[in-house]
Amino acid sequence: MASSTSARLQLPQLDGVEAAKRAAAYAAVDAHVRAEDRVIGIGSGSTVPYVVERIVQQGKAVNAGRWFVPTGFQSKELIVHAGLQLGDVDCYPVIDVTIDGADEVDSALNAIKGGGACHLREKVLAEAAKVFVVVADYRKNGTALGQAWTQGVPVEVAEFAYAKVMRDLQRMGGKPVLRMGKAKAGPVVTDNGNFVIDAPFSAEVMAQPRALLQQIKLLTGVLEVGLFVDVVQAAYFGNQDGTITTKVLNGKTVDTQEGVTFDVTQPPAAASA
Ligand SMILES: O=C[C@H](O)[C@H](O)[C@H](O)COP(=O)(O)O
Repeated sequence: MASSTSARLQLPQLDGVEAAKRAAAYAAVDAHVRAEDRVIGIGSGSTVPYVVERIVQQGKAVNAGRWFVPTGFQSKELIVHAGLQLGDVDCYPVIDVTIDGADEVDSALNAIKGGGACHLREKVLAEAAKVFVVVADYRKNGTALGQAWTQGVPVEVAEFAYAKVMRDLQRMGGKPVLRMGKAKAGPVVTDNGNFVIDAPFSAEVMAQPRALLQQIKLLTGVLEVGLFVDVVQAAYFGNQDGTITTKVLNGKTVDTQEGVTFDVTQPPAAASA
């Protein structure tokens, strides 16, 4: 993936999960953010800072002509603090590639997102992108949705509609909970001024994510559902042993490669562009 003859990067030593996140993010950037890409979506979550870090390593020359579109406050700050040019999806409704985090990814590349309440903007940037890639550590790499991520499907709702939507979700068999702030009295308010409901469903219901997505999306008051179905083209997971696992869409099937060696100290190939 990177040239072994280049000078090695001097990187901070990271342990465990953080090292896994960095490896996944670097590998995804190297594979999907090409020197010629001009509009790049930057997602949310704890792995995404390493995505931005790797993009910066591609060099000032290649980044000078690029626009970076954020999925929310966190990624906007990352873009600005990295000295990259901030764009928005209303200026760039077609994005070359978006890289984002995930809460859980199944073996068919369906994902749960929205643990950070950003899934409305994230889905817009995912669908606007020619290529949508997610990055995470090994804990998010699953076979079926709802097994590792048990707090439920994140549902962004208009504030005035939340009680009605909670009742709708209960009638569908869910156990909805209004997401509350951690250092704030009252509910979490999204970057769009809405509330978030977390709705766990049974394994049987979660096994049909497209049907569940369509059912929840039709509830009046729902802005977006954190089920990403048929939108992820590739997923990169950092493992505990320093390797990465990749799941890449190949036609209608998903090619999975485990134990892939990736050296984070090698500079990205696009750095010379
Ligand atoms: O709303 C937040 C996003 O979907 C995040 O990408 C997702 O929650 C993963 O975040 P983290 O890497 O912090 O677990």
